[in-house]
Amino acid sequence: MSAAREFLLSVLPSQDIEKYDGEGKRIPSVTLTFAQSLDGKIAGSHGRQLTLSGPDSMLMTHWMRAMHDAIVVGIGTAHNDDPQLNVRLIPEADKLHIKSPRPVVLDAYLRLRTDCKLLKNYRDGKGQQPWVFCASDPESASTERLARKSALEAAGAVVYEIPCVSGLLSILGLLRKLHECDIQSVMVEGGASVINTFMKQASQPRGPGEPPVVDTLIVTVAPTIVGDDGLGYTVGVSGDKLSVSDHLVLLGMPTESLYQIPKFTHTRTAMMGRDTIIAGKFI
Ligand SMILES: NC(=O)C1=CN([C@@H]2O[C@H](COP(=O)(O)OP(=O)(O)OC[C@H]3O[C@@H](n4cnc5c(N)ncnc54)[C@H](OP(=O)(O)O)[C@@H]3O)[C@@H](O)[C@H]2O)C=CC1
Ligand SMILES: Nc1nc(O)c(N)c(N[C@@H]2O[C@H](COP(=O)(O)O)[C@@H](O)[C@H]2O)n1
Repeated sequence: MSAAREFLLSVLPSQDIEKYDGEGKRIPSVTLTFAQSLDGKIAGSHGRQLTLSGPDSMLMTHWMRAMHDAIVVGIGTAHNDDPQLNVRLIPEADKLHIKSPRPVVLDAYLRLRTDCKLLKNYRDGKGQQPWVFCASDPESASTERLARKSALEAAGAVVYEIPCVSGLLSILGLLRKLHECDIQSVMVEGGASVINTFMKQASQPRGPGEPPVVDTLIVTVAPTIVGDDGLGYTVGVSGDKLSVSDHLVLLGMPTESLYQIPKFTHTRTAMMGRDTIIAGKFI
């Protein structure tokens, strides 16, 4: 077995585990993953796409894609990188029984281009049919919006409408719908805003026995420095010893709805070529 595959099998959760959200609805397992430089950047200046991963860790990423039912990116990444999100690098001998994950784009206002590689690949038989998740808000019935939906569907996409929370698509709404559509495992690749949302979701206080929304975090750290004009990511929660919620407890205010620093525990670190892969789980 390849080193990358062995590593992933040791850090990803078993697919036999049934996962439920706080309201008892089934949701898929979630792996949040991305590549960053030593100075914490995921892209260059103005979001310019960078190849941070070396060949070995990139191969690991393709194995990871092969081990998930769906792969999620935000519309920022879809526009900026025009990614393919399919499995291409695995050697032919290992390719039997392997399929590319279902591409899923978070795109509240249906801005995805109809000539993007995801749709082209699907039409050419080189990837699964892309699913585009948009907002089910009152504006969704506008003529312009309906025209964009029809154009995307004609180009090969399936469009799903889900609710928004604070102006962004609801992550729980997304995960519930994905599970309804038989998706048991989701790999979230980015970009910066999507990483922020999933990190925040992983930090939300949960009821007893309720699993974290994000199960696994796998970060590739490349031995390179991008510089201050590169694009970094934020986790959306404070790491101060005395957190906002502590302050509110001191003030006697309710804190249930506040985010906490994600409770993260390290599982394994591996070198793949020149890159370091750090894996852990949210608890
Ligand atoms: N190094 C790496 O591993 C990776 C790097 N990247 C880099 O990341 C950059 C893109 O990041 P960014 O510009 O932040 O774009 P994202 O890919 O994170 O997309 C963000 C957009 O997605 C839409 N969206 C809908 N719902 C949500 C939600 N719940 N949470 C977050 N976003 C949501 C929003 O647009 P709307 O409101 O219109 O729907 C939002 O503006 C590129 O430079 C790319 O190269 C990307 C992936 C991996
Ligand atoms: N693992 C990893 N390493 C990097 O250096 C990267 N830049 C990325 N980016 C992600 O991969 C997408 C491109 O995928 P395709 O090669 O087009 O299939 C890109 O959009 C990011 O999501 N990942």
